[in-house]
Amino acid sequence: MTSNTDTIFALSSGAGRAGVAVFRLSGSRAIVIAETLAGKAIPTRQVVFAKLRDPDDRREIDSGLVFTFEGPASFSGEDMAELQVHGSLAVIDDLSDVLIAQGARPAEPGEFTRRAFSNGKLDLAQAEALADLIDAETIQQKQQALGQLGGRLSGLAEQWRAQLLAALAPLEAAIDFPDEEDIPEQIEARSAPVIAALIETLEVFARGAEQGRRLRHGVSIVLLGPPNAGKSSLLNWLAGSEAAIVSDTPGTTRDLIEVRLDLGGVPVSLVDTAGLRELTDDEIEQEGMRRARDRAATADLRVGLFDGRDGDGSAMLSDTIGSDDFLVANKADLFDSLPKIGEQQMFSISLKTGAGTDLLLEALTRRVRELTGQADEPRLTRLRHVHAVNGAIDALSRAVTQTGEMPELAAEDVRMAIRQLDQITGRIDVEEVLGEIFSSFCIGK
Ligand SMILES: Nc1nc2c(ncn2[C@@H]2O[C@H](COP(=O)(O)OP(=O)(O)OP(=O)(O)O)[C@@H](O)[C@H]2O)c(=O)[nH]1
Ligand SMILES: [K+]
Ligand SMILES: [Mg+2]
Repeated sequence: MTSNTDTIFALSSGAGRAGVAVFRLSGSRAIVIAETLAGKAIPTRQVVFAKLRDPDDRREIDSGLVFTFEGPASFSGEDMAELQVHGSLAVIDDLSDVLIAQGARPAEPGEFTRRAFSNGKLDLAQAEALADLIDAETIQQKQQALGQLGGRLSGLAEQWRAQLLAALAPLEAAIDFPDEEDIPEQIEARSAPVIAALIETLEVFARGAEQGRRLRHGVSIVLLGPPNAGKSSLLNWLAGSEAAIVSDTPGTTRDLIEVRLDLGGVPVSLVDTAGLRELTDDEIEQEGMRRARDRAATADLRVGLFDGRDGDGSAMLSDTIGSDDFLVANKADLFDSLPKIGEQQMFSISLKTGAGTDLLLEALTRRVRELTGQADEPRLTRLRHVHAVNGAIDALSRAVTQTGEMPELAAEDVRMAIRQLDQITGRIDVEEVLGEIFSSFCIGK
């Protein structure tokens, strides 16, 4: 068990050779250690260039920049120091050894942020956002994380909390003064509408959470269609690389082939699948088709691709491709007019000549943005938030039916809803989720 008063350090700039390596220290000895190595006092929040020496034998470790931050005005809320040195493996090893010899210990994943949380520098939703920001691969993900880090979700949770406290006051008055005649009416007039309105708001946010979560994880798109439709060709074109084998042999692709794309700032996982056909004795191909259908069933979007000359090919997609999905006729270089298929919006492309591909890409990008919504709006981004909000909705739905007759029960349910919502910011004891959240951080944050 490690104590919170330990002085911790980490190579925050990440492992490996680089121009500059950034070490951070946090804890009661952070500044003392930095100043000992630098051989001089470092005023707080200033940067000083210094030769860093091993205090035991005065040997030079490296030269670099030293910063200090006196707590609580620091990221973690504790005394902190930062050492920027040359980013070679030898310097990193040498400095790490000296820091350990001086009594600092290597930080665990997320330990700086966990200390910041404990010291009230950021709440739990903001700590999660910091992890998301570090993991962000695309612009939209980054925007969502930055907003949440800036307090967008926390502000919302606090606003809901304030509304519930206001709704609680008349209920508590009814409990404290049960004999006052006009109190039940006051409650009906003052508490019930606030609670009912908040339930509606929370329901909107719970529904919208899917978009925020999708943006964090990435939108999943599955390519489906008969053999030789050009699915692997389409995957390769979208990925800009030869990720999948293309050939004129039907049944070329058997395994699921997944690539990561950035469509309009949204991360996308695009999956190529085995061609679907009715008749085959090949067990491997059958297994491939089963995997294709399974993955398609759980994807956010399906793109059905068929050879535009093949009317049956499109017909066989009708049970897997829904009205929100894409239907694409390929090989437009080989046909003049398309078979007419239902009301489905259809794209016509040629992966050979490139005709129609830009339109398809534009439409896909638009759809992916729809599926992930407004990254700059406050919203729920994790299942943890959704559970909290759903718990609050349940409690408030009970409360709203009891406000008049049983104010005690209603008040208890409102308090329960507040406790549920408090989990979002970590205002209430959430010890069991802390370990999980912070351990997903990288070392040095
Ligand atoms: N003329 C023409 N040929 C194409 C076009 N797109 C793909 N092809 C060819 O069609 C054949 C099949 O392409 P693939 O991408 O392997 O098709 P697939 O749907 O992945 O096939 P399976 O993996 O076997 O299901 C290859 O020979 C491609 O070069 C196109 O737009 N026009
Ligand atoms: K093929
Ligand atoms: Mg293929």
